[in-house]
Amino acid sequence: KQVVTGRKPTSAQLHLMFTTEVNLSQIGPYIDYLTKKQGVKSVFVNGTTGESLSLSVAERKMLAKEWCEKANGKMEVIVHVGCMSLKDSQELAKHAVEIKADAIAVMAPFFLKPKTAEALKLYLQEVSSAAPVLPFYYYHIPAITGVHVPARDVIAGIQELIPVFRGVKFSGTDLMDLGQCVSSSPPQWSFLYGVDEQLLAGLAMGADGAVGSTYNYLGCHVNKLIAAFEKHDLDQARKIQFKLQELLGFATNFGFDLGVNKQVMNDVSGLLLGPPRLPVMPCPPTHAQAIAKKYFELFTEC
Ligand SMILES: CC(=O)N[C@H](C=O)[C@@H](O)[C@H](O)[C@H](O)CO
Ligand SMILES: CC(=O)C(=O)O
Repeated sequence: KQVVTGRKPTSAQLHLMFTTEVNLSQIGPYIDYLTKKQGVKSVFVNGTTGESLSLSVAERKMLAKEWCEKANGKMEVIVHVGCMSLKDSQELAKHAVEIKADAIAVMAPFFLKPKTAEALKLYLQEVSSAAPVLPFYYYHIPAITGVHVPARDVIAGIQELIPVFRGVKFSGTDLMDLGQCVSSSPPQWSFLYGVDEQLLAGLAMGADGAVGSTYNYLGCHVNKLIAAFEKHDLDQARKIQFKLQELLGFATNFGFDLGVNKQVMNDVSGLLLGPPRLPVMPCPPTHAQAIAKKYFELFTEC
C-alpha cells in the first residue's frame, strides 16, 4: 500500500501517513524481486502480512487478481480468503477460481469464534464448496485468531467434508500438534510452517515447506536452511536459523510487528510497498534503518 499523494505536505503530512490505499503498481516488481533475488517459488497473498483483515473485499479481489495475473507462470499463488463473514469468504473463494489462483487458504473467523473443531470444519467446508475445484489449506494461526482448537482435530476426517483438502499453513508453536498432524495425514498433504524463528524445529517435525513474513527478505537464506536440513547438515541449518533468531530478537526490541516488517521489506528490497494501514502504526524510519543495518551485518546477498 502506498501513501495517498497529491496533498500539501504541511500538517497534513502526518495524516497522510495513515491514509493508505492499495498500490497495485508495485506487485509486478515485487514478484520479480521475490523470484529473482530471493528464489521464492510460491506466494501466500492476503494473509497476515498482507493485512487482509484490514482490507475491504473489493481491495482483496484487486490484489489477488493482480498477483495471479503478474505471477502467471513465475510463481504459484495461494490466496487467503478467510473473513469474519462466511458470505465474504465464499465470495473471495469464487473469485479465486475466476482469477485462476493455484489454491486457497482459510483461517478461523475470530469475532464470533468456532467453539469446536466440528463448527470450524463446517465453516471451512462451506467456504470450500464455493470453490470446489481449488486445493484448500487451513490456515492455523491461534496466536492471532484466539481459536485454539488443535489443528489435528480440525484435519481429522476433513477429506470427507473437503475433497480438495491439501494441507495446513501451520503458524502455531505447538510442535506436538504439528507432529500429530503430519503423522495422521496422507503423504500428499503439505504442512507449511509459519513461525520463522523456529522453522528448523517445524522441519524436524515433518513440515514440507515454510510461509513467513520475514521470507520477503530472507527467502534465499531460508531456502538454504531447508536445503541444509534435507542434506542432514544440521550445523549449517542451525547457523542460518540462529542468525534469523538474532535478527528477530534485535527487531523485537523495536516492537517488531507488521509495520516494522513492512518497512524492513522496503529498506532491504528497495521496493516502495508503503506503510501499513491503521490500526497498525507505521514504523519510525530510524527503527527500520537499525534493523536493516543488522540484517546486512548478519546476511550477505545470496
Ligand atoms: C503472527 C505472524 O505475523 N506470523 C507470521 C506468519 O504466519 C510469521 O511469519 C511471523 O511474522 C514471524 O515468525 C516473525 O515472528
Ligand atoms: C507470513 C504469513 O504467513 C502471512 O502473511 O499470512
